[in-house]
Order: sequence, then C-alpha cells, then structure tokens
Amino acid sequence: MYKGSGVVQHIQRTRLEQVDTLLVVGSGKGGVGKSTVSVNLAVALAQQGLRVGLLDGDAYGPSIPMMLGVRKRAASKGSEAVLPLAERKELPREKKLQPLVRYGVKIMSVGFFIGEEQAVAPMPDVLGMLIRQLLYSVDWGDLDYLLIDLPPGTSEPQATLCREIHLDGAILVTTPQDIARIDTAKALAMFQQSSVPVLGIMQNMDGFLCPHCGGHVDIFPQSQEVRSVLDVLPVLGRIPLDPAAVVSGDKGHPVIISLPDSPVAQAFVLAGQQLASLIQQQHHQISSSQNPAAVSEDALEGKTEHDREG
Ligand SMILES: Nc1ncnc2c1ncn2[C@@H]1O[C@H](COP(=O)(O)OP(=O)(O)OP(=O)(O)O)[C@@H](O)[C@H]1O
Repeated sequence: MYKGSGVVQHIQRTRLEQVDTLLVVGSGKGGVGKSTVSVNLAVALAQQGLRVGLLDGDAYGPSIPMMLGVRKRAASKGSEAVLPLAERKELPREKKLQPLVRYGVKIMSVGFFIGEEQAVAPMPDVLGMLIRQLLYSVDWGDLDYLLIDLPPGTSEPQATLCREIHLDGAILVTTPQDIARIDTAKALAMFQQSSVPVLGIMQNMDGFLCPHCGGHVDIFPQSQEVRSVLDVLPVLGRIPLDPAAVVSGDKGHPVIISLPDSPVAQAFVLAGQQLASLIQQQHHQISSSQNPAAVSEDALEGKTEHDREG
C-alpha cells in the first residue's frame, strides 16, 4: 500500500524470486561515502561465504565500476545493452545480462547503460524504470543478498523502488556533521512512510585515526539536538576517515581487499557481521510469526534461540 498525495493506492510490490534479501543503501546527502560503504559492505558479506550481488543505481555518479575496477566494455559484451523499460516481467535466462564478478560479488551498474562519463543523467522517472528493469534483466542467479546503491536524495528512483519492489531493508549512510544527519533523517522518513524497514545507519568518516599516535580525532562538529534525530536507529558501523580508502577506491581495489588489517577495513568487516546477524534475526522473527506452532513447541521444550541455531 502506497500513500501519496493524500490518495491511498494499492500496489502490488514484487519480490525478486532468486534473491533472499534485497537491501538498498541510501543517503540523504551526496558525497557521504555511500558507494564506498556499498562496495566494502558487499565484499565483507561475500567474505563471510554469502552469495552477494551489487547493483549500482546511482546514475548521477555511477562510481562502483571504478571502485571495483570493472569496465563497461566487458559488461556489454555478447549482450544487447538495450533494456525494454516498459517490461516488468523477467526475461528468459538466455536473454539476460551477465553481471561481472569481482571479489566474489556480482556487479551491475546503470553506468554501463548511460555511460559513466555522460554529463546528462536520465530523467528521474526513467531512472526508476531502469533500475527496476535491471533487477529483472540481469542473471543474478540465487543470491543471499542483493544491495542496491541508490543516488542521494528522496525522490527518484527511490519512490519507484519503494512503491513497486519488495525491499527487505534500507541502510542509511551518513557522516557525523549536522547537515548530513538532517538530510539522512529525511531519507529515514521516506523509507518509513513506504514501510521499508530501516536496518540502521553506517556512520562514515567517523573521526580520523592519527597515523602517528593512533589517537581518534573528531573532525566534524555536531550538535546534541541533531544527533538525537537518528538515535532511534541502530548503528551498523562506524567507519573512520582514512585517506587509504580514497586511494584504494580510486584504484579499483576496495580498502577491505587492499588493506584488510587497517582499522577502516576492520570496521567494514564488523559492520558486515552486524548486518548479517540482524538479517538472520529478522528472518527468524518472520518465520516465527508465520509458524507460531514451531516456536511454542520450542518454548514448551525449553529451547533457547541458541539451541535452535546450534
Ligand atoms: N571513510 C572514508 N575515508 C576517507 N575517504 C572516504 C571515506 N569514505 C569515502 N571516502 C571518499 O569520499 C569520496 C566520496 O565517496 P563516495 O563516492 O563513496 O560517496 P557517495 O556518497 O557515494 O557520493 P555520491 O553522492 O556522489 O554518489 C570518495 O573519494 C571516497 O573515496
């Protein structure tokens, strides 16, 4: 059910059959490190042995191909890079586009279709259709997680995706300063209005670790009042500011790969673990609510969650 302009519309949200958990990574503001977070988080999940896909849906700055060192030419090879935008149904497998695989993650980018260097991005509503179509036109195979890196903001393609696709959760990326957190709160409100569960925030550029003394330096001022706006959300990760993250991203090797022992890489590993366990809990709650008999049987036998998992 989508509520917009005072009119309640009943819209069927479709679920991607082969994708266990479909997540969007969003931010209210540009440049807060959303793509950096998406890439490193996707690799962190893949390193846990999970099957992961990453769709770069940011037509205004599709940076994921560069951050993962994949090229447009290879993506289009052997397949027609023409998407029937009006189609909503799945293509037969032989007609689907093959994602590129890098560091164990299956990757597709809107940048492959609009041109990464193109100055003019497509019309916002076309962008929603393009992402929706890519979800169906790419041969993702069975995935545990598919992450969509959204452009910043709260209009399109967010509205189309929230309205038409069943999203299992949203991750919000922010930086500590007030201006970013205020915009992130707008993104939070948008997802809440669309009944998309917001799993938590990734606080990026969260202080600077001095390479000389190892001390933590808070760089951005923030007010208590604004801080409280997002305090309702769990923090999935706090990623320090580290110039190595820029160098690694620019060279196509995410920091989690190029400097796995660095504090910034370790923070991504931890965030990936947090996210995976949160999703596991969510699945468990859903299956419990769908099958209350199994839960009450466990309760009668005095089984704990730990017993059931073990
Ligand atoms: N923790 C970090 N430490 C240092 N630099 C970072 C960190 N996170 C991101 N960056 C750098 O900040 C710049 C912007 O990051 P990124 O492209 O991921 O942001 P974005 O939110 O996706 O931007 P856009 O809104 O343009 O899509 C990049 O140069 C990136 O390498």
